[in-house]
Amino acid sequence: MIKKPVVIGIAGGSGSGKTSVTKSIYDFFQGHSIALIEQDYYYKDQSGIPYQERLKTNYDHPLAFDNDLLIEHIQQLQQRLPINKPVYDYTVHTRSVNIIPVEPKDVIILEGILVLEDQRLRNLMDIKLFVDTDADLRIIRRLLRDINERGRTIDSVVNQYINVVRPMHNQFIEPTKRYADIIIPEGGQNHVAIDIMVTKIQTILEQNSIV
Ligand SMILES: Nc1ncnc2c1ncn2[C@@H]1O[C@H](COP(=O)(O)OP(=O)(O)O)[C@@H](O)[C@H]1O
Ligand SMILES: Nc1ccn([C@@H]2O[C@H](COP(=O)(O)O)[C@@H](O)[C@H]2O)c(=O)n1
Repeated sequence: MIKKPVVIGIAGGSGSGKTSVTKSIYDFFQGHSIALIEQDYYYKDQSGIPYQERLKTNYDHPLAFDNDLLIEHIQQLQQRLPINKPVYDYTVHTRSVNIIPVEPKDVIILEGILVLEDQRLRNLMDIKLFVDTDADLRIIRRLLRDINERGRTIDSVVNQYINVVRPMHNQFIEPTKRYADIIIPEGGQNHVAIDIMVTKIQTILEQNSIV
């Protein structure tokens, strides 16, 4: 009999602290059996589109993601099959030519702004989290990160935020909070919430008797 892995979905707005929460959980289970799947890596491949056209894409709309491939990969991992995870390059707005081979694991974390938006993805999850951080903190964090790590200018971050990120957040991301089992305020520094999550994951692993 195949033992089912625990799938944890971590959603929340851009800059809310999803990656930080994910890293805390991931680090706790290092040495155990844990895999990380970033929804961002499943943005649709745009290598056939000129760079200037890629700048016009709405990266905060559900249709920007290749969720079919993402779902296929999660299902493969659940069946204990390996996958080749795509790699995304934010600086050129498309997938890199590289892939990351991922072996099946007991715990799978699926993290991204819209992982709770697609019912098919929600149905694959055992635990659903929403990282909830005020908009002013999210834009400040994003501004610093996008300039330092994603090759952006102040102007581009501000324009994208006002014209796309903010309205899409309100239309598509914020409403998915209602699907969450647990809402984590403020993200990565919320050690109490992270400890509770880790304990819950351990309990599920024991119930599945795969610890
Ligand atoms: N509690 C926090 N206080 C200050 N900065 C934070 C906090 N949590 C995350 N950050 C920083 O904010 C930026 C965005 O956080 P990140 O975890 O990448 O968010 P997300 O994955 O939701 O976009 C990162 O540079 C991160 O280091
Ligand atoms: N080419 C791209 C692709 C995505 N984005 C933005 O990334 C945000 C999601 O990533 P987080 O780590 O912040 O959750 C999303 O809001 C997109 O606007 C981008 O700017 N360029």
